[in-house]
Amino acid sequence: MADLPSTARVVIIGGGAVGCSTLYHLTQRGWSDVLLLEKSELTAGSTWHAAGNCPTFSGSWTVMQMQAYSIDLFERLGDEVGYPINYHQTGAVRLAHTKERMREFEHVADMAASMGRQIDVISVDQLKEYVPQMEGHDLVGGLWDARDGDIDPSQVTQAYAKGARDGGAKIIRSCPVTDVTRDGDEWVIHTPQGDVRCEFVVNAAGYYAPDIGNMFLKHGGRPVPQTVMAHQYLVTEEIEELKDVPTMPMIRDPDSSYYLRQEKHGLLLGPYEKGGRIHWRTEDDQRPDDFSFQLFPDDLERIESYIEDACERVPLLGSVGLQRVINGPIPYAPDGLPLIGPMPGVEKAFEATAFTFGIIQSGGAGKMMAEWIIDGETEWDAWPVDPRRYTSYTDQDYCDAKGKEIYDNEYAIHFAHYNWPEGRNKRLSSLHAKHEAAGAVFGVFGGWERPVWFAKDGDNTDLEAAATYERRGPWFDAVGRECAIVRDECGVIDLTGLTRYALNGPGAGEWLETVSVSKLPKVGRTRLAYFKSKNGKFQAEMTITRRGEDDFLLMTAAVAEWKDLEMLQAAMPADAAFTLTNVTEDTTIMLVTGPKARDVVAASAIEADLEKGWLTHQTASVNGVEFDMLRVSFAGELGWEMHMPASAGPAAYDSIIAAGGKPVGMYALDSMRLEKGYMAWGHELNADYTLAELGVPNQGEADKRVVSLVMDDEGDCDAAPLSSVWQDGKHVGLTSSAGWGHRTGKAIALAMIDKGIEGQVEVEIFGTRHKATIQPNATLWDADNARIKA
Ligand SMILES: NCCCC(=O)O
Repeated sequence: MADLPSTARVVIIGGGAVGCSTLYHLTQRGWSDVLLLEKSELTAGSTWHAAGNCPTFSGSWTVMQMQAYSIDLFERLGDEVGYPINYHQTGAVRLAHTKERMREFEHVADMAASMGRQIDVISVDQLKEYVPQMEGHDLVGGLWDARDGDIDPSQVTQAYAKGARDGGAKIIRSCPVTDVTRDGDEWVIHTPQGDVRCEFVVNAAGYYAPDIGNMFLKHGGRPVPQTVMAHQYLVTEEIEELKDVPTMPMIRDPDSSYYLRQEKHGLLLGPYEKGGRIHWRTEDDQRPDDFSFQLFPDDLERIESYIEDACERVPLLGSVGLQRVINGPIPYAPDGLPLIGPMPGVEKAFEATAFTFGIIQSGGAGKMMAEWIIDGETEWDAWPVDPRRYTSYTDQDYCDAKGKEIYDNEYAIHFAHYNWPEGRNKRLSSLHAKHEAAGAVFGVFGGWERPVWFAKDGDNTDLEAAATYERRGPWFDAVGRECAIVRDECGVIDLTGLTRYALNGPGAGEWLETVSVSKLPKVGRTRLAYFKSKNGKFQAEMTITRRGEDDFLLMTAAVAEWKDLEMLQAAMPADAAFTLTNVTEDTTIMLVTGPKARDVVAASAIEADLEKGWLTHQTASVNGVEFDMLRVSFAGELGWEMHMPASAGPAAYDSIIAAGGKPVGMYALDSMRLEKGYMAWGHELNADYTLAELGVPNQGEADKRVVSLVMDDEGDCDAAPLSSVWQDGKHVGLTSSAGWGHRTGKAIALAMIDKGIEGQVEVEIFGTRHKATIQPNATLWDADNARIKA
């Protein structure tokens, strides 16, 4: 066995596919002083028993990039490192039972095309041609991915390991990590074989990642947000009819919730069953000390109905007996996407864990991890998989509830207006009970419950009614009513949970000026400011309010709470005389907006100077309690954002409602911000774009720009984010958000469009190109801001 080195630049903990890929990618970037520690053998844990399927398909642009990259890599990896890998590109079909499923396929195929990949939407007849073994009479259509297939999980892991070793990396097996301590600028990784000092450490320990994560609690870390689900697949005996014929392409039936593929001359069936089983959470189900190459007992009863369904689909499946059942542990993050990136709260420590599709994501994940470590940023927008997307509300109950929810719904369509029911009520505004009484339907924003619309008697609030891509879902008329309130009267929108940081003390302003690319506001004023990465990419947008010369309130999106805080903290000088504090909790934030807002606030319990102009700050008061009040409105109407201690919120709210304010939800706010052309976090504002592309002043020339589109051909559905935009048959851009503008009566989309493109374009919405016109001015409502300045 190799000797444990006493130092390494990077130590990776965990020798599964992702850990080994990270090691390989570091060596590919020229970092050879890198070490991987595996407590057992390579592939132990979840890698060795993975089904090894290789889809490109994903609803996430970033994840699709990762998976497509892995496919490119798998095609060459074996030859490149001289380690044969059993990789079969059999092609794969997905089956659609419904119109909405076909729309999902159309959209993902369009996303793939925009990425330069090909996935084809196909008819039932074509499905039958690709998979003659399959019954298809009940289907609506399907999808074909020629590059999908399967790979041997152990071999690909060994191939990464060989490539890494050839590049100078070291791998030490049977070497569990027992603790992690800090000595000056170094991490000290403790093992029974001795200590290793390193600069960077990566937790890639799969379902052991929480154990490793707990070793970082004393260094400012938090428990790793994941749970362990049992996933079963079964492999049949050999089937005569599969011999001497081309390999059957993989079948995924997302509506029936399983995958089915050929494995040698048998079939392999993997259902994601409702009632999925969480493991290692109860007294009578404790994780054994060593589960490295073990499985859970078979539990076929749980998946019986799925087996029957699959046997009807492919009768050959029922023609032979079972050869083996694999029931193994798979770690799940609450949204089913992996955790790849900086470990929250801990410097120079990273996470690459909670992979539910770990084999196909391993290539892309290794590349991203290497980039995080070496470059401090990634080529692809890393936010969808950033560990910091889960903040303080993410306790184990939440992880279990959400992990099970996502497992039970592994192939579900993620509709924009469908607010998933598990893991709710983690963070509540002081106004929550009042919203409930007023008929609120809630959505979640960084763990905070906020009303998205208010239902009246007769409105359909059934969750399943929101499972649609159609524009005119049950919320539509209510959103129209609420936009009319803001247009004509005074709406009250609960924005509690907007992230707030207090920055104050000598030198705060001077420092902030160096960190942001934007000019700071003068004292008593507020303005937007942008932050960029080393490569000029979007990093953050904050509303900065200057309460005093060196006294700032910084605000960012609810979900960005930890990420943006760490960005600022990382830039702070060690000897700073100023402080930066997260003051998000215990604050209630209301946007009171509409042409009657001044009269309403004047008649309420709020005491403030209502003549102060747009983009000003003042310290107002309510019932003797002082609070920050900003003259801003993301809805684009006269309005004030009020940030008050939570204890003062309910009485202030009651007085505003009594004075004529009316409750309005987030869907209405989103409709109105689209009409104003305001960019939103995670849509326009994402790290796939540079600040120059986002139109931030003084950031140089860009080849793209954000535009507002009005749909000349409205259709029944708004464009999903990342729908392609065309002109004269040429791909010219991608949408970032879309919706109905209730004040303007127009279907609107914001899109990132190639430079020089003007006039009429087409937007591909679920397979059909719809005419749209690029607007000369991104602001479609109150272009000169007369209303907001009123
Ligand atoms: N997590 C196993 C792969 C599932 C699928 O191929 O869809």
